[in-house]
Amino acid sequence: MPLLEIENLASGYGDAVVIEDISLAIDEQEGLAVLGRNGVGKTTLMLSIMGHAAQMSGALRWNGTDVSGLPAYARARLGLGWVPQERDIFPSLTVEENLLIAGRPGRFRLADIYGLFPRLSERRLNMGDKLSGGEQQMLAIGRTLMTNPKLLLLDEPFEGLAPVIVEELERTLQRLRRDEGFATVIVEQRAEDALRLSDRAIVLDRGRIVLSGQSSELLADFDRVQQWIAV
Ligand SMILES: Nc1ncnc2c1ncn2[C@@H]1O[C@H](COP(=O)(O)OP(=O)(O)OP(=O)(O)O)[C@@H](O)[C@H]1O
Repeated sequence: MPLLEIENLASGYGDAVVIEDISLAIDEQEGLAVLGRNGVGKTTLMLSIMGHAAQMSGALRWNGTDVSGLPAYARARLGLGWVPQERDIFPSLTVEENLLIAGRPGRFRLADIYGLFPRLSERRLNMGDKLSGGEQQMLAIGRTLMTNPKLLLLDEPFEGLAPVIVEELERTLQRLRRDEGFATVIVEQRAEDALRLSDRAIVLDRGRIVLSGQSSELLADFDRVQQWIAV
């Protein structure tokens, strides 16, 4: 049974339908990349999974149980971990307070996050608004890991970051999947990076899946991806 299964999902905001007829499944420990141009509905798909968008039809199952009716906090408690594009760090709390406030029992505790991101340990007494973009992203990921999720959903984690930081984050995300067994969904504009980090990928256009396959195959035939994502 897949960890997360989406069947014929339609969702959006108010009366506006953004996502139309999307079906997909994510297994435990699997990595999925969600690709597509600006505004095609990638973030809306993530928000629908997390319970922050309006679901008009279809089913959303977590370990076989339909969670369509559950509010966002209840989905988070089940093991859905969301790292938003805006990072949503509390500016007037320290790095450590930002991490501790999210903590829930499980494998990942403060020391584990500092082990994963030594830079956060060095900055642990810094206020949330006194961090570089890369440090903010590490904190956003670390804070979500403190909730001990089974599935990690990341919305454009590399946006605006220097290449050396992107490489560091990529290594960490790979470690989380290979060594810690997290399932991950990564929304990225940097399609090649996302394909390298995932097992499978879907490409969205106007709220629908227009291409899907194994990431290695899509990387080998990148022109097919490019035709949907080139601006
Ligand atoms: N809160 C909202 N209320 C109404 N419409 C919204 C809202 N958020 C997004 N939209 C609309 O939904 C559509 C899809 O947006 P979405 O952010 O999901 O796309 P995206 O593929 O993630 O793009 P980006 O790469 O720019 O984040 C767009 O037309 C957008 O204007």
